[in-house]
Amino acid sequence: MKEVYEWLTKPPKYTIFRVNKLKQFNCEELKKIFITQSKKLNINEIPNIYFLKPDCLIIEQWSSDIQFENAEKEIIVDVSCAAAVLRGAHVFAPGVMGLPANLQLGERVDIYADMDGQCKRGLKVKYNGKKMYVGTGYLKMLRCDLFDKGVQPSGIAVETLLPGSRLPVINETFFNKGEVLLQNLPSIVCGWVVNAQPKEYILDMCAAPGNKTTHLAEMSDNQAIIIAIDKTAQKVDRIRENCEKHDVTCVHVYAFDSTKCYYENSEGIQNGPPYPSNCFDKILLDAPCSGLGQRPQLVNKMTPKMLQSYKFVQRKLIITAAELLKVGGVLIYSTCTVTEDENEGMVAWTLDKIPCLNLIPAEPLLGGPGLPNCGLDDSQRLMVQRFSPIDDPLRPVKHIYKDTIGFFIAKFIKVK
Ligand SMILES: C[S@@+](CC[C@H](N)C(=O)[O-])C[C@H]1O[C@@H](n2cnc3c(N)ncnc32)[C@H](O)[C@@H]1O
Repeated sequence: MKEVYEWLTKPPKYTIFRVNKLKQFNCEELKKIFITQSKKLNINEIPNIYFLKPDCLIIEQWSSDIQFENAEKEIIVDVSCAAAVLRGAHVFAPGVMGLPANLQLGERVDIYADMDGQCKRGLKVKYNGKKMYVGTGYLKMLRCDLFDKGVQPSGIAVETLLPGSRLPVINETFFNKGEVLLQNLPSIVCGWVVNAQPKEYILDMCAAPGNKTTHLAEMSDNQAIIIAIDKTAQKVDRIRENCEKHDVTCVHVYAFDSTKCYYENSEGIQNGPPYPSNCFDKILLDAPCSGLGQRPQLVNKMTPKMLQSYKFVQRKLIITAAELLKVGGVLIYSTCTVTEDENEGMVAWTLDKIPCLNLIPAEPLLGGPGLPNCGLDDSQRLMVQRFSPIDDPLRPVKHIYKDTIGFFIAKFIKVK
């Protein structure tokens, strides 16, 4: 387990974009961006870029040869901002905790994470609490605009030049609208497991902000009939925005509690949820979970009580999914967490309590097998995918699928 904890505190070594096949994407433009950045970094090469599959673009780190002098001034940011910087983001104003009084616009600064959460917002002097270097950048916002306006500041406070992880600073704003999406590799694999096809009726039960929904729509050439549901109304607006951005029109979006999505006397798919039984060819249940697979996790505030709470809603969602699937239809269950309870434990519970669902291989099988001694035998462990750094002799895993966030995917078929 120590290996997993250490892995969780570090960012993955790759930046990954999902490429929208409904739009045009030109890799040469990306190379030009990196050539410009390489000049600023005083280095003659650019990061390796390659397609893992047509919809999955991998970008590696800058070479370890970059020589970098520390800046003299430092800025302190909260841990979630620091985690984003380590993955190649700029510092956004709400994340800034402290910076020296005399810093000028454009000055070079080293970015440090406030590891104990003890730095007071607006600190002017050097921070002496526990801190960790996460990158270097240029100041884009003055102290007075960050702390003295009486309102929550917004926008880029520090333009990151180089994160401590040496991942490139690249994001969707460098590209045309909807061309690419920054997405973790296992989330893309989850889309490949669903393998949405034209004319299929697909339910995405927990869809916001719609990152997987748009993938399913794109892979079906915008020709599946996708119902995307999320419980939270504001989040549902994000699904609509995302679909619009990606030129996706085959998605019907609803704010609804998916645990209540089954009602035998409802009229069918046309009128929105709830739905009667045997409606869907495929269901994606990307479940609400403890999220403990996120990387890097610099601190974690999850309590044991919170940790215990997720399995109950996950069970209710699986029971509902089993009703809504057509016989022969498939359920893809996924989480972005590492706990046994929410992953292998949930599969074992499903096989025990819901006899109409059988476990089948979640192909393409790119992540590792499920954990042993968690209720699954070896043949069942081999049917699921657990994204983790641990080598398991049951199934070797390529490095790129081990240096991801922690994630889990299982697939069931409805047999009666
Ligand atoms: C892991 S996130 C989904 C991420 C999404 N699939 C994507 O790839 O963009 C889980 C989502 O489940 C939603 N959720 C939680 N309980 C729900 C329920 N009972 N019914 C519908 N959605 C729910 C949350 O609001 C959250 O947006």
